[in-house]
Amino acid sequence: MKPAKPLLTVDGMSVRFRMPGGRYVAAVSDVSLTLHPGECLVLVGESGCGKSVLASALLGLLPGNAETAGRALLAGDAPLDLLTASERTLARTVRGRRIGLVPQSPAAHLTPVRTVRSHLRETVRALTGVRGTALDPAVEAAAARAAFPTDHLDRHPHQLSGGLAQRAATALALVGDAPLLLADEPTTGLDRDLVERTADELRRHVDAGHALLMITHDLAAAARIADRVAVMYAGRVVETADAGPFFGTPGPRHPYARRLLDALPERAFTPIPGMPPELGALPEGCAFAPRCDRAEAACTRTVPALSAGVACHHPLEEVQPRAGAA
Ligand SMILES: Nc1ncnc2c1ncn2[C@@H]1O[C@H](COP(=O)(O)OP(=O)(O)OP(=O)(O)O)[C@@H](O)[C@H]1O
Repeated sequence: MKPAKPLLTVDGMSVRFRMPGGRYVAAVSDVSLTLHPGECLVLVGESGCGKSVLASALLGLLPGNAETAGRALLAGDAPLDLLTASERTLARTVRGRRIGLVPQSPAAHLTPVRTVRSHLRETVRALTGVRGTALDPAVEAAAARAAFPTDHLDRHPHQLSGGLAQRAATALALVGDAPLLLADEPTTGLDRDLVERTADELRRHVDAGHALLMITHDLAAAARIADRVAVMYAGRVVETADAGPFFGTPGPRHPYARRLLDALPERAFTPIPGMPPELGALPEGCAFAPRCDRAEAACTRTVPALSAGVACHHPLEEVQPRAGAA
């Protein structure tokens, strides 16, 4: 049974970038999501659809030319709107403590000249206040939480395999025992076996009560770990669904989400024709309409609202024959 109260409530969040000449790039448009403790929500979508911008907004790490609207409420003893909180509050009380970041390319996230032990000592000291003789046992306990082997603690990042670098980064993300974990493409560049192990390890932290927002374009990893899925297209969430029916039967209801699954090699392996639109020059109406074989006149006029989990004027209601299937 999931707790009634969400840990994170994103409500009508938009992020746009001011560009030279007064132009705007609408990277995230009117996104609403909820995430509960002990739940994994996976945000999927093609490259450039706004997933990482959404994550940066939640962490207060947007560049200076970004403008935000809406709210992103983080529940807890001191409820907070992440979009309006000061940099001081975010740095002192949120990043690492209330939101742990499992980064993209962990090897690049770690400082090359420092050992894993040195990274962990600094983070444990900063986030837990543990010092002196208690520090080494605390570092080893932190490593163990992410299944990082203690006999590798004195290695530098370049001496680690991709999987161990990922575990080191996860160990760092878990030090502050943050109730919300944010994993941005944690499986990028890993081979399939390692993708599965990383997904399974992250899942263990969810089962231990953390809320996990995972951002990925890897649908196989998403299917392995997600409780719920949110599909983004051109900055908008176009479908939210429970993972079981989404990846199984009846399948996605938004034509884009359906085609995204059909593009997988283990499914119909049929690529989606065309390209996503430029976020600085979005078409009127549904941004997927130019690529959609179900589009009609209304689709090119009005942006469909997210209603009953799908933002489409003509959602799929029934199990449809897969594109490309005989
Ligand atoms: N500082 C910025 N100024 C202007 N546009 C930006 C800025 N940062 C990101 N964007 C634009 O926002 C859009 C969304 O980018 P984002 O990185 O969130 O996509 P993504 O879905 O995470 O893709 P990927 O999987 O490739 O990381 C892109 O079109 C990008 O060009």
